[in-house]
Amino acid sequence: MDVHVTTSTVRGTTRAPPSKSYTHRALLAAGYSDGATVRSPLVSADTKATARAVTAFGGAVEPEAGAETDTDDADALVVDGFGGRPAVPDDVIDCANSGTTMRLVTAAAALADGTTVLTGDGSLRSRPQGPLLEALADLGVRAESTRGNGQAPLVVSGPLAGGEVAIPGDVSSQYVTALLMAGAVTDEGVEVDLTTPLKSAPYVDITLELLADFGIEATPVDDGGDALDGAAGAAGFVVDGGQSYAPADGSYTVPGDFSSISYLVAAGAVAAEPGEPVRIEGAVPSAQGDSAIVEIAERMGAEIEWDREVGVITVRRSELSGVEVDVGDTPDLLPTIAALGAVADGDTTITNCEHVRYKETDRVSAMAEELAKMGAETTEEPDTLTVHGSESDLRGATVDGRADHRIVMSLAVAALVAEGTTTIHGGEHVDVSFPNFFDAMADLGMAVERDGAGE
Ligand SMILES: O=C(O)C1=C[C@@H](OP(=O)(O)O)[C@@H](O)[C@H](O)C1
Ligand SMILES: C=C(OP(=O)(O)O)C(=O)O
Repeated sequence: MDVHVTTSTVRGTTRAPPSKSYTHRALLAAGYSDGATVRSPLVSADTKATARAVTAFGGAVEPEAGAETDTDDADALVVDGFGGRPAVPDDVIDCANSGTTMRLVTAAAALADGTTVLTGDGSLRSRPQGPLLEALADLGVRAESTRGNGQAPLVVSGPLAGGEVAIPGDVSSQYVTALLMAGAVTDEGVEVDLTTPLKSAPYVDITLELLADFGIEATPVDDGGDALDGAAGAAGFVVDGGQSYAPADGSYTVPGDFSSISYLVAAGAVAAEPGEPVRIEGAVPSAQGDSAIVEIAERMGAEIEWDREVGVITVRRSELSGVEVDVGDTPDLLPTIAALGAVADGDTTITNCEHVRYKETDRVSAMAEELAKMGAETTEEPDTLTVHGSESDLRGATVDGRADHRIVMSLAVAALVAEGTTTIHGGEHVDVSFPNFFDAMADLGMAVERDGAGE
């Protein structure tokens, strides 16, 4: 679907969608339990893939009785769990476009007493799974890539008993999340030793927070084996086996998504109607590293307030200046920051971003090349992206969203201030994390037209 965005201003109140990361984990944790209700879930293409996997393992995911009957718009999902022992699936598990699903479900599949096959779309079949496969193989499980290239399709045959394993921390934190979530229901528990420092560490903090809410204890440790408060700087992680997943009152409520909030913040910072704010509800603090978007926008000069008690962010438009941002902890913010940098004065330098190349697409190249089509000057190095805001004169162009939700949404933000109309290919991919993104933006005032049946 092509989306056409014409220069426009935004104002008014909108609500953040629920967190994709928490929803994935909550659905799978509920699957590991004897059953639990997940309230305010994100219902999107990616989280539906995790729900499918829970079902394939012998669980069930249904909208709460009396609530919406359509899982596309559920207030709560009732998960019937498989009680820590996934059944061998009847069919291949299709993880679609979702890296989180593939990594978390690969480790879950290792618990089953039999063989599971996992696949995904073309993007997911090109992303790295090798370190997780090797870790599971080291733990005694058959875990292979059918093409022998460390990429899906994957074949996993359990059962996994647990043990100690080494894994790199700089490819994907999702490997650690996967091993901890599965490790809690093994017989022996799992100890994960990092061979390289952990990137995307806040995502492991999200995991630890959610595990605690489901009654599971997992601990980050330093190189002496002493417990740490969080995942940052950890040398490894320990989770005892034989634990049972069970949230305190039988249910778990998903907080708002700060990666999604980043587009709303950026839209307000570059295109709010003079004197008028954009208000974002549902911005309650959690372990999400991507809440750093508030501090980053502020550093760039945005007029922004975050009432953490009420969970509301208010942002007004102001002149922005380039800044340097290390995205080691916050890879998903790179496209948003690049779009902000294209509007700001001076250089915006995004460092520590090599791992952002392993996402739905190589997002470093994608933003460098697509913003350039809109008139931005960009310099791409292996681990750094610089957007030369002062040299950039944004104008409408035809750009490719690279079948990547975050590229589409970030280009749409830049299009708000580009002169004329920007056509973005692949607008439908927002359904991965923020299905009503263009409706929400249109409500705020974005001039947007969508091609294609039913859109
Ligand atoms: O665990 C998660 O929910 C995620 C972890 C991050 O991936 P990496 O750990 O692969 O960097 C992030 O980019 C992804 O969008 C979601
Ligand atoms: C990289 C992302 O997700 P995943 O790894 O689950 O595909 C994302 O949402 O930006």
